[in-house]
Amino acid sequence: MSAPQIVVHRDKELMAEAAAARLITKIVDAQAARGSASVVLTGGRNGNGLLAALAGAPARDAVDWARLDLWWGDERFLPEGDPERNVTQARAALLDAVPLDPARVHPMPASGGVYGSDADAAAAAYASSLAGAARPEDHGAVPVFDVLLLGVGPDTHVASLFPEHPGVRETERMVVGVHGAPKPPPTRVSLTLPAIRAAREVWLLAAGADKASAVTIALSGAGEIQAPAAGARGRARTLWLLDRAAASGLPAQLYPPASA
Ligand SMILES: O=C1O[C@H](COP(=O)(O)O)[C@@H](O)[C@H](O)[C@H]1O
Repeated sequence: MSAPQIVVHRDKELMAEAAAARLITKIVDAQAARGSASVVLTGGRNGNGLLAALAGAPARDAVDWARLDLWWGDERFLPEGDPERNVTQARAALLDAVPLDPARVHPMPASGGVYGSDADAAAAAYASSLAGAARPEDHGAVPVFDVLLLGVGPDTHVASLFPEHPGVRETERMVVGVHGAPKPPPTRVSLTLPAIRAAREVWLLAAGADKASAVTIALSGAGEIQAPAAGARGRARTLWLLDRAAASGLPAQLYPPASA
């Protein structure tokens, strides 16, 4: 697993624009190298901010949207179309505006319908979809995602893995149902740390003063059970994309002054 690298931007708008530009480059490079690209999306303010910046970036036309697989790191287990679902928000921010192949868009299941209120069954179904998409060369139960995006909550949660909760302790399953989450809604579906660590690159996004303590804790040697963000690492790269407010508790020697 890779060691964290930190990039600090002046504010959250610049952070979102820079992250969007970086993501476009990464998708284009992956499509050139492997024929297609795969990205895992996150919910939350910073994840949606990145998608909105991507929607507004002229360079978005460089992406071959039909050769992009989209997965989700977590979902609020709510009915299809609920405005609080991460996929609903991602569609509004970007997905409805670009020519994706619908067969390559893989939202996590909603509540109701086939799964009713059974988030564990929904998680197992998503794990099967991931396993089905893994190529032989991926050597695992999930594809080697090109980029996996994660928002960081003020309590250091990533995806729907909360401090000291059962989901963050999971070592076998790739996807779990989350019950009694401290942030509403209480029932969720989430990738686990083993699934997150299968990604080639993991990018953690945090902007705003309310994230400063979480960022400081996660980057100061905390354990992943107490601070799930500390356990989110990519195989080749772990990138923390911050704004100055979120980075305000970090010793400046942790990141290059040029990035501030
Ligand atoms: O509920 C969630 O929260 C986190 C963080 O969101 P933020 O608004 O504090 O940035 C998000 O990453 C996760 O996907 C989402 O379900």
